[in-house]
Amino acid sequence: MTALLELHGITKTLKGQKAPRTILDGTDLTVDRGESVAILGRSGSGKSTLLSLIGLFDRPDGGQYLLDGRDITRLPERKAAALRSAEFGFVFQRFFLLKHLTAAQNVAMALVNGQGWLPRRKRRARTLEALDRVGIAHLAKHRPARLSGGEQQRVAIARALVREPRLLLADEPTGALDTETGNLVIEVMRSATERGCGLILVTHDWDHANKMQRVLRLSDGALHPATDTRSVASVSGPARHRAAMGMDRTDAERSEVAR
Ligand SMILES: Nc1ncnc2c1ncn2[C@@H]1O[C@H](COP(=O)(O)OP(=O)(O)OP(=O)(O)O)[C@@H](O)[C@H]1O
Repeated sequence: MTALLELHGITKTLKGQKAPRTILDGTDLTVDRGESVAILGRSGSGKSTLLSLIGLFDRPDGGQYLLDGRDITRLPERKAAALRSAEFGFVFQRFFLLKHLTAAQNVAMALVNGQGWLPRRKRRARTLEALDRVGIAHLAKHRPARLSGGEQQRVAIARALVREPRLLLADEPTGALDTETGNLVIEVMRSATERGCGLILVTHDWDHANKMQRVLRLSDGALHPATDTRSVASVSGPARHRAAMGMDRTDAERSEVAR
């Protein structure tokens, strides 16, 4: 079966302050339907650049990008915009909610923009379903100012999921949240994969990365299987349990699944 997403030998050079800098240098990545992948990497390694190429906000200089087997490497902007709104959901560190709209109205905006016409009743039903899926249907009428950071991020996730995207792209979605709220947000995104949505999570947090099916590290412009090198004592939650049970994946095991 064709993979949901395939990147082959992606290259990207950005203008540096002094000289051009190659950020991506032959990056390969395959993501299947319903698969979750974490991408770690030091600050400036190019994680956001990679996500913006995957989300079609930018184009690679070289390599090939296939979505569901279709070559979209050089898609013109108008077609890219249509594909972006139909197939991708985006979640960022900042929530980007419109403060004068309620939670439900913020989510419904995603159905108004570029979705084609939907009768109001259907729009409302899908909005409430999306809010329900992230556990905050009861807050539908609240404006962002009355919501906690975690609740606002869940509204943003509901907005990203309401169109049933094939791929959810999350760039440091827990960066502004405390640990417990961050865990909840990761769990909400992970559960979207149970409905077949692929998930790419850019994070600095190993605990969150460990909740994904595969963990990769971006370094020197390419993705490599990553191993949690923290000691068992310093690891918390499910990762600690896995490590304690000797269940942590080794580099060799990860290589096998990293493709
Ligand atoms: N539009 C741009 N023009 C030139 N250089 C850029 C541009 N955007 C990013 N860069 C540079 O490219 C490199 C990669 O940036 P990017 O934001 O992708 O890294 P990152 O891994 O996401 O970092 P962080 O973890 O700090 O968010 C950085 O050195 C950054 O300064």
